[in-house]
Amino acid sequence: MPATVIDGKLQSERVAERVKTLASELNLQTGKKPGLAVVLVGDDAASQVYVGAKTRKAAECGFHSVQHTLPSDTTEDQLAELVDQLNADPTIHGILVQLPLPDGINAPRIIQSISAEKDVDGFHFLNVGMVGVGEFANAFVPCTPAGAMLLIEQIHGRDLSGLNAVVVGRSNIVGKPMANLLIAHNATVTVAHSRTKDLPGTVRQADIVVAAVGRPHLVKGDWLKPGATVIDVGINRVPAPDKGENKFRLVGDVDYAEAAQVAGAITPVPGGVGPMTISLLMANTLVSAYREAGLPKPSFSLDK
Ligand SMILES: NC(=O)C1=CN([C@@H]2O[C@H](COP(=O)(O)OP(=O)(O)OC[C@H]3O[C@@H](n4cnc5c(N)ncnc54)[C@H](OP(=O)(O)O)[C@@H]3O)[C@@H](O)[C@H]2O)C=CC1
Ligand SMILES: Nc1nc(=O)c2c([nH]1)NC[C@@H]1CN(c3ccc(C(=O)N[C@@H](CCC(=O)O)C(=O)O)cc3)C=[N+]21
Repeated sequence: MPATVIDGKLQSERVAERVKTLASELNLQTGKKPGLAVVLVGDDAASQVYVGAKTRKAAECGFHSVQHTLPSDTTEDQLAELVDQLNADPTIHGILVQLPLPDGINAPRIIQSISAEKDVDGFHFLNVGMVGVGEFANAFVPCTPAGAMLLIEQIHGRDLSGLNAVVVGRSNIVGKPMANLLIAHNATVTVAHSRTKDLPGTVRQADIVVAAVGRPHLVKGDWLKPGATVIDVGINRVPAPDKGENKFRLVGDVDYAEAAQVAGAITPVPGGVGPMTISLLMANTLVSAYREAGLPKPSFSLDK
């Protein structure tokens, strides 16, 4: 039986609807709007698309939404100054500095200079540490793993006791926080990466596979345990000559056509984890605004 397709676009719209409702309640109670500042440095084409999507979604959710677009020759000090200004701006509850930053800018320094209370990406060491020790009450969880968890929840519920999860990729922004969230939900977790000896054999143990590698179609159908849940985080642009000269299409890290014949459930690319990332960014910004207003933290579980 072909796999259930996990509709990330639909689920992301559900999250965004809830954000919108809660933003209007905040506005009624306090007269304030959640404020998101998105900072883009340089003219990377893919980054422009993502940043535009984030700024638009924030406006759709009824947020105060500002985008700062700086030229590629911006200095590190100029960028740090903008971050300081946003840290001090009471109308801003979330700051996102789009990565990658141009060469010559020390990205870790800039990211760590964002106030932890406004770090809606969840990249500040304070948030990373809270997620690492399972202290979620005041942590911003990185948007991509948080969105992936909500999709997993649609299939398995919130308690993953007894299930084996394999995360392929160990980056600080996806793989590692993903592993921490799966552990917090009681899964038995293996993290694989480029130095893993038997990747197909490792993936075959998994009831839940999360692929966050950046290699188009790396994970094959015959690597999967039949019935496994497959979460494809990868976003890869590959040439699509059938669409015309110099045309591209987006594909994931999983060979979707093969995997869909073996998996129990699978996320597509596009339309899977990507849209969830953007909605979870809105959710984090909303939570930040609620916190600043002294209101109880809203939750974002996707009950069916
Ligand atoms: N959907 C979304 O919202 C988002 C999607 N992405 C996408 O997710 C993917 C991963 O992103 P990110 O984590 O930032 O990437 P990184 O490049 O930071 O990390 C990639 C990881 O994959 C591992 N890896 C690379 N090649 C192999 C291989 N052949 N076999 C096994 N492991 C391998 C690397 O191992 P090692 O550590 O040993 O080098 C590394 O741990 C990308 O396609 C990116 O575009 C990213 C962020 C958000
Ligand atoms: N500070 C920072 N925070 C990030 O969260 C961050 C970042 N930098 N740099 C780049 C990555 C990548 N990322 C994506 C978000 C949404 C989609 C997304 O919506 N994808 C759509 C397709 C979009 C398209 O058509 O290109 C989909 O998968 O359906 C993809 C990728 C966030 N990132």
